[in-house]
Amino acid sequence: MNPGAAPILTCNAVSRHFGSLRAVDAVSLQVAPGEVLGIGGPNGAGKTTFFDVVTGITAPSGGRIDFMGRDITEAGADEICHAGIARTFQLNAAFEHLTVAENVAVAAQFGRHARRFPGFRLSAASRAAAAEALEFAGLGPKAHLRAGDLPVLDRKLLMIAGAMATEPRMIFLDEPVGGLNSAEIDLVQELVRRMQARGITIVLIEHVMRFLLTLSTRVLIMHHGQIIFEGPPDRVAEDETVVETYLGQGAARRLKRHFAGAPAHA
Ligand SMILES: Nc1ncnc2c1ncn2[C@@H]1O[C@H](COP(=O)(O)OP(=O)(O)OP(=O)(O)O)[C@@H](O)[C@H]1O
Repeated sequence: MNPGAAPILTCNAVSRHFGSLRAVDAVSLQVAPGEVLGIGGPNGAGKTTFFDVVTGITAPSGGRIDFMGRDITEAGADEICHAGIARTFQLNAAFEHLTVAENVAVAAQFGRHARRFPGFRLSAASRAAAAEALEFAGLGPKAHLRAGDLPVLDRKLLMIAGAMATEPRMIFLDEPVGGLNSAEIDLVQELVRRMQARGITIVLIEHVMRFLLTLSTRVLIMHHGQIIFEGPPDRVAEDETVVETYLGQGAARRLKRHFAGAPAHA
């Protein structure tokens, strides 16, 4: 990462209101190219809604979003994907009746470029991108299985493969290890490191603090739609507001031990 580089993403006073609820309340932040920005915070803090606004799933109520120097505030999800932002979802998002390979091929074909003749024929470039993404996520041997029949880990990997098939510059991962066991978490952690090594800028939401704090180069904690903490991972458990509103004393103690060199299991 080059800390002096122009931001790849800039959000300026971005809001999303649902009636009187300010799910995202004037969030301003910049993401530098190559960063892994981790976002934590209690349930209902507005993390997923923030992802939804940036990735064009839902329109912002206010504010402005720039990606690689382009204003994407009003852009739709397809345009934002074509511009180079991919994402995964907290809950399974796949065509249940298609195979793993078919799901990733759809992502490669429709996620990379706007199509003049949608569905006309899978291009050689899309086939290559899909094959590479399957290989990246380690799903090659499961390519023929139906998405709906996959266990939890493979469903998460399928979303990652689909996102990678769009050949993104930036990827948003929404709870990529929620519901996974320790070995599975390590596997996804390794994948995220490989994404970062490819120069992809990463923003991830996660409640599993070991994962969040190990991977992130910078951490944001949200609460009631606002950023209540921003700083390096080893400072999160030191912040009194974060401990009170989110971590609790027990988790904070474990995390402090972790950063002092002992295992955390938080
Ligand atoms: N479509 C919607 N209509 C109305 N309220 C919504 C909608 N989507 C989200 N909300 C509300 O906005 C708030 C923020 O929700 P959001 O899912 O963004 O939180 P979160 O931080 O991602 O939580 P979690 O960690 O549980 O996933 C919550 O109060 C939620 O109920």
